[in-house]
Amino acid sequence: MSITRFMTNSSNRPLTSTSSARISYFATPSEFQEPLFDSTDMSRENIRRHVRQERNSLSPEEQSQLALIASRHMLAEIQAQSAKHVALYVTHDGELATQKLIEALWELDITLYLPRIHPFSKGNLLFVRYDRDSVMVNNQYGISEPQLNVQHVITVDKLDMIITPLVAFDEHGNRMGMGGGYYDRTLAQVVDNKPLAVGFAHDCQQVSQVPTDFWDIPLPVIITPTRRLAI
Ligand SMILES: Nc1nc2c(c(=O)[nH]1)N(C=O)[C@@H](CNc1ccc(C(=O)N[C@@H](CCC(=O)O)C(=O)O)cc1)CN2
Ligand SMILES: Nc1ncnc2c1ncn2[C@@H]1O[C@H](COP(=O)(O)OP(=O)(O)OP(=O)(O)O)[C@@H](O)[C@H]1O
Repeated sequence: MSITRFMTNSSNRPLTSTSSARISYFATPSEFQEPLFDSTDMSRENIRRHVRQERNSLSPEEQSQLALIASRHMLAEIQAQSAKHVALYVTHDGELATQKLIEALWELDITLYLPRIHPFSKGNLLFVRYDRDSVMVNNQYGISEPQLNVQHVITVDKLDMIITPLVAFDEHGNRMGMGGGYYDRTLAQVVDNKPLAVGFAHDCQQVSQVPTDFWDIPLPVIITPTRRLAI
């Protein structure tokens, strides 16, 4: 494995150095975290509960600062991929916040989509265009989603990138979500990284090992406030 480190200066602008990458570090040394807690032998449910508690214990100031740093890295990723149709999520339950990223992407005329729980097909998502004037409604989990308009639905194969929420991840790109299997079913439709699935998460969501099942599809890229992990 080779590593590229992106060190940041005091204004958090990434300064690139060194070689070819599987993991890129964005942080100043003081910001490096112990990346893992040892999840070996923990059940999926215990890992989920533990990580959800961890990310919810960040203060609002920490949340917004980390989201700003991570959004800069995600923006760079979107631009590097020349992605024009991007699905992301509206922050829920202590997830790495996307609001600033959303504003920046609208400014750049990148077309955004949000997941919507499918009205009939259980466990599946629809991706619906999200504009400044979209009419929003809460789903059964209290997450805001655009009102269904069939003309605004995009099929997964037409997306360039899916920024994927997650609860826990490991260094192999394995992810665990909120438990509905919604993104597992979505990622099952990806062919040759089209669309590119990019996880977006706090560093404290990394665990030593996510227990996997046959339906779990690893993420090729995960971006945190301090790292870009490429599998
Ligand atoms: N921001 C965001 N949007 C998303 C997801 C996500 O993980 N994050 N999803 C990713 O799949 C889908 C929604 N999946 C979800 C599944 C469970 C819960 C949840 O809060 N479950 C409660 C129990 C709720 C109940 O039983 O009614 C819980 O676990 O406490 C939330 C979202 C689509 N939208
Ligand atoms: N591709 C798939 N096809 C059919 N069923 C699936 C598929 N992926 C997952 N499931 C079902 O969904 C259930 C929940 O899966 P899991 O606990 O891995 O969800 P999750 O990754 O935590 O949630 P999410 O993907 O919504 O963030 C599993 O019990 C499994 O039966």
